[in-house]
Amino acid sequence: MSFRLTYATMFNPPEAMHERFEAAMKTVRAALGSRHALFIDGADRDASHHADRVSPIDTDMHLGDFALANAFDVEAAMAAAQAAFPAWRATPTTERARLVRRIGDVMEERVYEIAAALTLEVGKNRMEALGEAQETVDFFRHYADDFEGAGGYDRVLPDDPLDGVKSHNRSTMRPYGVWAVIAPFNFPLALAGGPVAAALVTGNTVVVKCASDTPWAGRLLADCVRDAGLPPGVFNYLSGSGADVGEAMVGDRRTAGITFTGSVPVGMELVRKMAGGTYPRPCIAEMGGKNACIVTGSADLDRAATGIVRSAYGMGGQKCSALSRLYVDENITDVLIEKLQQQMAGVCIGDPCLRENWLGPVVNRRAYDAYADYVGQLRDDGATFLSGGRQLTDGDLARGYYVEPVLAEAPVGHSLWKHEMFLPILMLHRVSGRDEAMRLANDSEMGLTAGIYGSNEDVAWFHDNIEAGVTYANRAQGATTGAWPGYQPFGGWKGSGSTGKAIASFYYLAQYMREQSRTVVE
Ligand SMILES: NC(=O)c1ccc[n+]([C@@H]2O[C@H](COP(=O)([O-])OP(=O)(O)OC[C@H]3O[C@@H](n4cnc5c(N)ncnc54)[C@H](O)[C@@H]3O)[C@@H](O)[C@H]2O)c1
Ligand SMILES: N[C@@H](CCC=O)C(=O)O
Repeated sequence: MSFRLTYATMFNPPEAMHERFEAAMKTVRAALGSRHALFIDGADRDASHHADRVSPIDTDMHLGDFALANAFDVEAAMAAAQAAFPAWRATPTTERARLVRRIGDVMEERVYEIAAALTLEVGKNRMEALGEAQETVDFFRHYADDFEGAGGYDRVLPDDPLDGVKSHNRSTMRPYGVWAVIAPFNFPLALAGGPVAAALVTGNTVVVKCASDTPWAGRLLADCVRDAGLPPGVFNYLSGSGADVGEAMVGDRRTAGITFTGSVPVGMELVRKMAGGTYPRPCIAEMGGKNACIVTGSADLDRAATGIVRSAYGMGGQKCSALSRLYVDENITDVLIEKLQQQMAGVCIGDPCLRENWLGPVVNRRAYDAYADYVGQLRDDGATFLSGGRQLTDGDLARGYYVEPVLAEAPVGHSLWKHEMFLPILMLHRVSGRDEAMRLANDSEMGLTAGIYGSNEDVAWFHDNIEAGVTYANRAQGATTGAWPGYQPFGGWKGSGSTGKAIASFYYLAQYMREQSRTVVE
């Protein structure tokens, strides 16, 4: 069976993937330091200001100078997207799907180089980076297939039951117009590329903005779109801060809809803004997580320990799906802790460009400082540190943002049980039984992912009761992480998502269109 990369399979890739990644890393590093423009109306556009970006792996590593959009650039992008909309909407479904697939094909040709850039820009390890690049390719293909598979969402309905009059009916889904995509730093390619693919294939034109920490990923996406040959204005790329560029995009009257992926406070603000105004505009907000895992007395503890370590600490806990709350049956807690400590002792932390390092740095100085702050709060408030807690500053690590993964047994009333830290900090609590575990797991304003290790009966009970959009049972590949398009639809409940429809689900694309009922009498 040939190898297919997903977040579930990435732990044991073929040797050739390592070799190709290493070759690509050399090429990418040799070109560091370039200047990167915005991409508007089919052309590069330089900006009046640039951000000099460095890598979180080593802050002496200059990645490049990235254009920062200003109000004129936002205006130009919006105008281009608006002008391109009528022709793009009128482009036949098969042609739009072909071009969207073509973006995926171009990206796949560059997967290794893009992954190398993601490693340098975000600090994720090579398999996480390759996974993200390939996942983005899959989004383009998945949504093109989905849209065509649904017949372009155009359906004939029965004629009206009239004698002597032919009255034909149909339902058709129409794109909204200019769709804004606002992406987070942690999956800067996939969570820009996925919504872009969905918006484009359904006939919207796009203005996309990546997070301030990750403009490179956005520019690499723009390069793929440009080289796939989309008409000018159909896709436009901006970079800059949320306050400057993001707010201008949301506030622009031409923005017909938004896909935002990021934190709960920002997402909730955008949901409110989009619902305000003279009429409501659609806002797909994919927001944060405070994801729990329950381990019952019947769990396979080796499998649990593997899945917990992968999900709590993979990518430094900087996944919306990361595990941050662990509720363990008190009868097996000590054994599980021992197994977790053994696994954590084997985690290699360091430069994620190197194959042996599984855990790279956190994304920036703010996250690095927040780590020390959270560790201090936990210590001050009586948590027991079972592992980790230090910022790492030995040798080369001093030039990056490296921290130890934390496992802390914390008092159940501690405020951090309810706060998304977005760092490799896992809080543990011993429970007297699974009902207490479920009560605590659901005691959250967020409901993105959740996991369980236990018997078949425990799993059925878990599915009946857990308030989360993405669930995993008895999974060594990740207790709460690792969804892949086409395998696991991905979306949150409660404060984790505004729509109740998951990314890459059967119901996703319909959100990018509005229904028009058409009755035509002969
Ligand atoms: N549910 C999901 O699928 C999912 C996936 C990945 C990340 N996330 C969440 O994203 C967060 C981490 O990413 P982040 O730190 O980049 O999030 P963030 O909310 O700080 O920023 C996300 C994006 O919004 C922009 N932004 C910020 N303020 C804005 C404003 N006022 N108006 C318009 N745009 C604005 C930012 O520039 C960035 O591009 C975590 O909370 C994580 O859980 C969720
Ligand atoms: N798709 C990723 C999470 C993306 C959010 O950060 C996962 O399922 O682990």
